[in-house]
Amino acid sequence: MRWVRLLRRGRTLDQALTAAPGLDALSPRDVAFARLLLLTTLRRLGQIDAFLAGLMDRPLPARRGPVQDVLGSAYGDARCRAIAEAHLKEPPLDLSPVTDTEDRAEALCAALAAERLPGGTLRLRGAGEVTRLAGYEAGEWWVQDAAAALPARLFGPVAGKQVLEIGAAPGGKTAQLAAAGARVTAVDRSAPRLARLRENLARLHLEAEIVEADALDWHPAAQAHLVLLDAPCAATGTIRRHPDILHGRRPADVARLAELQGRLLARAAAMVAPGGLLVYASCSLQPEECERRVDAFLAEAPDFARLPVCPGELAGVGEAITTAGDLRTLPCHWAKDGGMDGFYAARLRHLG
Ligand SMILES: C[S@@+](CC[C@H](N)C(=O)[O-])C[C@H]1O[C@@H](n2cnc3c(N)ncnc32)[C@H](O)[C@@H]1O
Repeated sequence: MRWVRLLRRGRTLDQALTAAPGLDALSPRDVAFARLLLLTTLRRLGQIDAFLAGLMDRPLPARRGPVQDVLGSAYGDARCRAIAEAHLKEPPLDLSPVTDTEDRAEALCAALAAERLPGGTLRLRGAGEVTRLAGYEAGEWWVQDAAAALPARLFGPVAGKQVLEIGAAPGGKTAQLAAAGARVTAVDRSAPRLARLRENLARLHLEAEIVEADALDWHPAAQAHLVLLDAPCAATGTIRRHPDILHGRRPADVARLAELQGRLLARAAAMVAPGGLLVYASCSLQPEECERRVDAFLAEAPDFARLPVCPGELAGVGEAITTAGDLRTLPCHWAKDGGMDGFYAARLRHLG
């Protein structure tokens, strides 16, 4: 299959679609249909292969993705099966509202026919074209999975506080922090992704200081008390939204990203003022990019320690707090209610 070959050469589905000849001649409705068809095929490729294999005299060549292999060693059979089942379901659309007033959030929830989740996320099923939904033009919400909204909450109330976010584009967490009243400095090295961040903030009527820089050699004017590193990662926690990841990622990608995350974590730590907090976040399911990354950092940084997340600190996700006090959501959490992306976050304190 041509699409899978493209993905295996390291392209994402979005990149492959952008390069697809003739796609721009289609109506937005037809493009959306083509996209849905591809997403569903990628999500169900294992089952399609199994079905075809049953009709053939000779077995198909093995197409088991390396990411699947890596997950099976990391989580054990039962949990891996639950994650795989969650990956087969089309995920709901999650929105984060800009407003923090109860009345407006309720009104928005009603206008969108959404369900309001613990933490305030608005969840819609079968939502259709995002830009046509109530409140889009007025900038009343942005798209953000319920799990992606959790790491920034580990700072507690941020109104009036300065937050430095490393790896900020396209701006989901920048918007969340700015909407909560923080003064955000949003750093990212990707100009195209920062252009999307600017567009998103403009639509939402939110502001942030935006810095286009490689965090590995960028130095802030002063250390910050709150630093969020939303690390570039293999994104295996978002497979249910981006099933192309299953077919495009290689173990070598995880190793390369883990090495980069280690360097970014050390740089981000140097930006934290004594007594301040550093939240390390990743939308990967791979331990190498998550708890092992943080453990390796702490082993070499005696001036930092985990500030464990307490059960009950984040509404509705008690099952996602590890014994070490990190946040570890899985696609199979909230399974009956539409699931959530796999996200990891650790909260670290600079001991001063
Ligand atoms: C997980 S994404 C960030 C998602 C974003 N925080 C959000 O909530 O919408 C990671 C980001 O890190 C950026 N990045 C990767 N390496 C970087 C570096 N060395 N310096 C700064 N940004 C980097 C990528 O361009 C990417 O936008």
